[in-house]
Amino acid sequence: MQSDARKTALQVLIKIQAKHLPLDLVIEDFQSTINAMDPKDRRLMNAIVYGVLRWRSRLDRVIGASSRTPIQKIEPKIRDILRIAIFQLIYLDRVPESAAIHTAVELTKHISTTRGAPGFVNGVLRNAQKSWKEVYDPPENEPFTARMAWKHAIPEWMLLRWTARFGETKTALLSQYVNRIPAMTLRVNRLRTDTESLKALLDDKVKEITPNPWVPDALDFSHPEGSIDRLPGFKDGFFQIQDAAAQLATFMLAPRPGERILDACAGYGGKTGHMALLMQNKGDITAADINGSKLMRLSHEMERLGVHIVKTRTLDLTRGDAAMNLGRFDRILLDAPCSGMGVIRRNPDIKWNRDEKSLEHFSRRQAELLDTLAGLLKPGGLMVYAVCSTEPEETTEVVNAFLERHPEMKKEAPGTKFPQEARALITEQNDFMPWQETFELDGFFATAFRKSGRRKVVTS
Ligand SMILES: C[S@@+](CC[C@H](N)C(=O)[O-])C[C@H]1O[C@@H](n2cnc3c(N)ncnc32)[C@H](O)[C@@H]1O
Repeated sequence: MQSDARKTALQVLIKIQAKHLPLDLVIEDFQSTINAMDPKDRRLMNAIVYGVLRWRSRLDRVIGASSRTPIQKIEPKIRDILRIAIFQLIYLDRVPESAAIHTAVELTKHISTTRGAPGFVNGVLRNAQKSWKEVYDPPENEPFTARMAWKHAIPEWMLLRWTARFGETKTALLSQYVNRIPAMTLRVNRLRTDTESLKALLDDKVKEITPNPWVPDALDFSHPEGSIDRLPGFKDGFFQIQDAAAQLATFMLAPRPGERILDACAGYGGKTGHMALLMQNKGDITAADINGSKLMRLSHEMERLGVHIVKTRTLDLTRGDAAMNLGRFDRILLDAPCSGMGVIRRNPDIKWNRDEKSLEHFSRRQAELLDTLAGLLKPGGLMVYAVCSTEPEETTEVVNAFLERHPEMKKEAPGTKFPQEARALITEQNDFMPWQETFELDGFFATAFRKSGRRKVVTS
């Protein structure tokens, strides 16, 4: 009998590769199976999926050295079985090597009709068991980019970009950071509770719960006991999970009680909940997204949080004609679709799902969205553009081209609501770019534009 953990991990990995889908969407498809697992199996499944995606090119190097069949010629499902087993051999001390190999062979019997496949898997894994150490680390004299690519399992094209921007020393540090399992950050829902009470409630259910150093009313923690939605206070809407960098984008918008706000590209509502909190649940938020099922989840999320000022609209915001029906807004947050190259530590699949062409695709879409939204902002209104990427095509270049096309928009420094602790993360150009200062936060970019006109919104 196969362990559910390995079987589900394999199904998730197969689906990511075969359908080119992002990890978070695929995990959602398997949510009911995952919820039914016992906590130990769930932890093992997570460790395998994230671990294989984090270290994929390194694991493939071991497969290449242990198999006579070139890796590209190995059936994709079998390649994933080999990756899962080698990941366990190298990283999971508590899994006996024999168990890792045995379960891989059993999984192969289960999913492959190719004759000889179980024997092939067994042979490759026996070789890998003996000799993985010979190929796992790069030689000292390997040139910088190739050495980082090998050691940290990062595509060379990404490393070349980072080296051009940050230099070799910082790129070496960043390469380590993107493979670290990040602590989680929660934002306290002050509509429902306060930071001290929530900390006391969670103290013995998570590890290392401490105030986040960059934003108020946020707590960092690790190792939750079970899944997040089973933590005390979750069902009562006492908190939302959100990295501090994402919280800072909403602080940049600084929505005020009573205003009319558009959360363009609202997704599941991570930032919508924060906006409502800053508005003390007074005013009017329109949460728009092209994906109606995300907005359904957003509505449930707002109910959980006790937020009642949000209405949702499913629409394609690159289509200016359709968007005009939304009316005009005091403030707009565009949390745009992007490469996600700043959040690889949470979504390691991004290492393998992107190329430089995808950056061009995203930057075109970002420009279209900005153009539509500029027309929906009231004169004197404020718009924040945010992406979880630091690549110039999606950040400074999009912004500079937008400013050229829209002389009515001017960049503006964050107002007084922006936390003091995080001011060091604002550049001279008034952009929020944490990676210029620290790799402890997600790689984010956010900037604010004020629209010219007499009906200036009161500055915060
Ligand atoms: C970065 S995610 C938003 C995350 C969300 N703001 C949060 O904090 O949880 C970008 C979102 O843009 C949406 N999107 C992509 N293209 C769009 C379009 N043309 N019009 C409207 N929404 C779009 C995607 O469905 C996705 O939910």
